[in-house]
Amino acid sequence: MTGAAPVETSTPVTAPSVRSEVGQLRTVLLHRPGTEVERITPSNMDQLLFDELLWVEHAQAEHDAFADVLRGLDVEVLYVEALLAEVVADDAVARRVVERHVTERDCGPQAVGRIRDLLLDNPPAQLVEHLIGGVSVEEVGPGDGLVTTVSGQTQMLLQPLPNAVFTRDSSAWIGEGVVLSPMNRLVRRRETDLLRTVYSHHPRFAEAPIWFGGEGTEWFPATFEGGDLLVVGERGLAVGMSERTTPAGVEALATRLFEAGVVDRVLAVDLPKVRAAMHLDTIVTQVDVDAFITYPTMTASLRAYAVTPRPGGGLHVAEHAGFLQGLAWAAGLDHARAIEPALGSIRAEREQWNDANNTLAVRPGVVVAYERNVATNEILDTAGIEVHTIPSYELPRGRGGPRCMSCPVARDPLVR
Ligand SMILES: NC(=O)NCCC[C@H](N)C(=O)O
Repeated sequence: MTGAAPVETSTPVTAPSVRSEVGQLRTVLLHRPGTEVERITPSNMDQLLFDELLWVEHAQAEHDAFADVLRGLDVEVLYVEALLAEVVADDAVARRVVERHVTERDCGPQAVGRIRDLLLDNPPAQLVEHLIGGVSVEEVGPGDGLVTTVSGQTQMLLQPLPNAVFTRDSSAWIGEGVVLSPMNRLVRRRETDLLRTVYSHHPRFAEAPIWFGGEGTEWFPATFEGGDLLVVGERGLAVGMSERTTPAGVEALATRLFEAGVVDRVLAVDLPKVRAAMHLDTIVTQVDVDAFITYPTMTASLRAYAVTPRPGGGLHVAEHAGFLQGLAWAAGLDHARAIEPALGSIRAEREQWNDANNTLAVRPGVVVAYERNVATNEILDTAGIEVHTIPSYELPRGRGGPRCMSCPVARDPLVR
């Protein structure tokens, strides 16, 4: 087992509110990679959505550097695992979570009761480590039923969640509430339930509405993931329709948000259904009040649709004249700037694959980016964006950057 997360205070300092992509970030939710990443092997990495095996200690050091950069920019860093440990300190909550995650379908009806009890015997932090890191046959030992008898020692009875480091995707704060993502990929669906557990039980979030996903209803095949949601303006979102987020998922989300009066416009962007553009934030992120870093090879010809509430109920959908103009519309701006490399640049293609476009804005014109994406960072710098870089040998192997690895909970409102 790998070292536990650094302890963070969970005293509320700022009420949840995210009304932009670039307002001063006050509170962010991270997950420090741990045991779950040690359980990626050559045989399961494709299924677990990783392209390589990570050197875990180095991934942790890089992640700690990320958290340090954020703290240095006046951001409070929360860890999912710490909040979850506080929540499962309540025995009844712990039992319900374990019953949802450790099932007969994986463990068989013979062993499931014993395995649940074994997990529940752990102190909260270790229980959380198992919920995220998984449980192998070796850890529970033989003794009952076919599953624990015939399965190899390394067989997982509870699958690890190595993508938990990408806190962006399983939940997203929009306005003063949160949406829980109906994840497209089966191997990521437990992440959402863990976040649902945190938001439903942690006192820090007691006042915050859950706009979508609070009841845990199965939505598949209508799905959306947080990497496709950009809170570009106080009243507007841009949402990618990607390999992970479906048009039906966007409709379901927009309907809820309109009904709750959270936003009144959504730009739905039709993305290529490819891994390199798995979420909208892999090809475009906002870096200033009116500026976006984009990857023109993929963004130049995107079709985008304006989705608004139809008076009397339902949605109105109309194709928008251009992606960048659409972003401006959703953001409530007259005009938006694209900062971008040359169309078709090989260097830009390599850097986009390593999340050069996946920057995290900490305040207007100030972003965190991977240090390895030298050319893109130079383009940002030339455009007047202050870039804080973080080491990036190991973390990009999971195909996510600073924005993917962060879930903003509170940002200061923008002053216009
Ligand atoms: N917002 C993002 O683009 N998140 C990156 C997710 C990477 C993860 N390995 C996945 O395939 O889901």
